Amino acid sequence: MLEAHDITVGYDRRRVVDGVGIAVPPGTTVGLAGPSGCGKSTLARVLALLQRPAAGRVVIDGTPTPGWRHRAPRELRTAVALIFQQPRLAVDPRLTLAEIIEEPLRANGRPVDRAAELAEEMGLTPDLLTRRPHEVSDGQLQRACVARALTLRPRYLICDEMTTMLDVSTQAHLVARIEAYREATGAGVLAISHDTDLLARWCQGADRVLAWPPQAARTPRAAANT
Ligand SMILES: Nc1ncnc2c1ncn2[C@@H]1O[C@H](COP(=O)(O)OP(=O)(O)OP(=O)(O)O)[C@@H](O)[C@H]1O
Repeated sequence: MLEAHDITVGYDRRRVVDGVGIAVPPGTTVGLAGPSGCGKSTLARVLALLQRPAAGRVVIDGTPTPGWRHRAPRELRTAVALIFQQPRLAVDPRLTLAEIIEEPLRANGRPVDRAAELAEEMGLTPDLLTRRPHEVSDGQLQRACVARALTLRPRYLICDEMTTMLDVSTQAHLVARIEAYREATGAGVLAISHDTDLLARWCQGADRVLAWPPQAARTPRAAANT
């Protein structure tokens, strides 16, 4: 289970995320819906250990984390992968698509063979893999980012508005790939979007879609603050 308890984050002394909690069980897709600017991406970064909260804690499969990626042991660092809304902001523009997909494998001293297989599963043809981000479409680049996120076989995937900028067929393909990965590996998925219809389809029912602020793991103290 990927859990966040009583997470609080502020920017410039303004509280954006205030004592929220969420739990993503293995093998399940949980949706999280909320309006623009409510704090969804901030919570996503905290869950992926990319941003340290002012208060609260993230627990991965029963192991409390130190909150920051660089302080966490490798096993925890690679347990959660985050797919960002804007692929162009999430990649090094100097790298080819093949190099982007291989990046986590190289960084962790692993063989890069798996990257080609993942690229093919994502529908990326060999000619695309030699191009750089400015030479491909947003959809093609996001496919590469999804392949990159899967290279280290994360136990949890957070998809933060992953398909917002994309056409309906690319959107459906990416969601299908994530779901196939979840079913094959038993990973847990947190799908974040402002599009509640998309989330209801993705999570097989509106009852699996949480509204912001998520309160699943709130303690009485945090709940009393609302
Ligand atoms: N680094 C930062 N410094 C200051 N304010 C920030 C920073 N990051 C986010 N914010 C602010 O915090 C609030 C929440 O931002 P966040 O990106 O988490 O929301 P969101 O729900 O993901 O929005 P969207 O759906 O539009 O992506 C917003 O008001 C945003 O302007």
